Amino acid sequence: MTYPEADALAAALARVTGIEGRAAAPRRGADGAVSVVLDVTGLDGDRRAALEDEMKRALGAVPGVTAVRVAQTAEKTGRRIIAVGSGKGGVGKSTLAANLAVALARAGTRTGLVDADIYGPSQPRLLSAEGIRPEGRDKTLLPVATRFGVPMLSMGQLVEPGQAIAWRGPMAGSALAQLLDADWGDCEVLIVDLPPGTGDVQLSMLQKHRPEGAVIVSTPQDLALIDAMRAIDLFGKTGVPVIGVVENMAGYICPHCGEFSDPFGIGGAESAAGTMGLPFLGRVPLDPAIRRRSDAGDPPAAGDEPEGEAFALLAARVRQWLDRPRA
Ligand SMILES: Nc1ncnc2c1ncn2[C@@H]1O[C@H](COP(=O)(O)OP(=O)(O)OP(=O)(O)O)[C@@H](O)[C@H]1O
Repeated sequence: MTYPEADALAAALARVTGIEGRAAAPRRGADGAVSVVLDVTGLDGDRRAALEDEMKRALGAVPGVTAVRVAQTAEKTGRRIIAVGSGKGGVGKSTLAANLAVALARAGTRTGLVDADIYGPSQPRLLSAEGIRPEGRDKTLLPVATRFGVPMLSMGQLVEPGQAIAWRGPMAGSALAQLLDADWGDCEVLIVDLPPGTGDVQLSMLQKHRPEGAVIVSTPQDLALIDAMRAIDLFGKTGVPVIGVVENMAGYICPHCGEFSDPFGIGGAESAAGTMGLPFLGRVPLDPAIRRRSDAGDPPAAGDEPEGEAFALLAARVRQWLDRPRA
């Protein structure tokens, strides 16, 4: 039996495209099996798999090699999690989260989206990815690609469509951990669409996954603002900095006559943010085009129409916050 030559293995490995600096010298076992550690930091799932296949083929062709084992390792990249929360449901938190992710990606930040809203996961619909099940590799989920450049995973993809999600705390927590610990490849930022409210799921998410910051969404009316303050309080107690408050459904421009009205009032969230010493990140008008496009899985932030502008501004403010000088 020929024992594989170290030089022949090194030469075979060196011919694999893109391997430079990623593989240590292969180790040879007495039975001719060869094992090698591959550093996959910064590579997406497809590239990792392709590199592993090429290595197996190249090393497997060296005389004396009976088997090739590749162990992938990756540096834990400090992926930056931004939570999008609201004190109550229906204020447009999911719409904001989806469009913020798309606008960030459009402006050049590699961004992924996690739909943690167990009570009403809506991101697959918002990003036109309904019915697509994420695949798994070695117990790790692979996010679903969307046509807006934002990979996504949703609680809604872990259960049959239409099946009510009535998970209790610990189950919801472990499902959420699976989404956050998925193979996010080279994503720098993860936007997490939290369930509305301030219950156990939100609390344990904040404690366990420690988002770097949070965006709070509120409509302008008093009741929504009171709930938003509770959410802000929760972030404060868990030590998650609030990046700022967004006022959604602020003012309505009639698509027929152009007249401006403000069914929920306007400016409430801005003044509440001011009272609490929090930044105000901007205002998104109540615009039928936003609802229509959201329902159709065509996020306004992906286009150049006026209804996308507010999201581009919001993304620029969040990017500014991410780029702030840090101690
Ligand atoms: N600025 C807006 N203009 C018009 N419609 C909007 C706007 N923001 C959100 N909507 C619509 O309001 C509805 C609720 O929005 P969304 O699902 O994003 O709220 P939510 O706060 O995530 O609710 P929940 O947490 O209960 O799922 C959707 O039909 C959405 O299209």
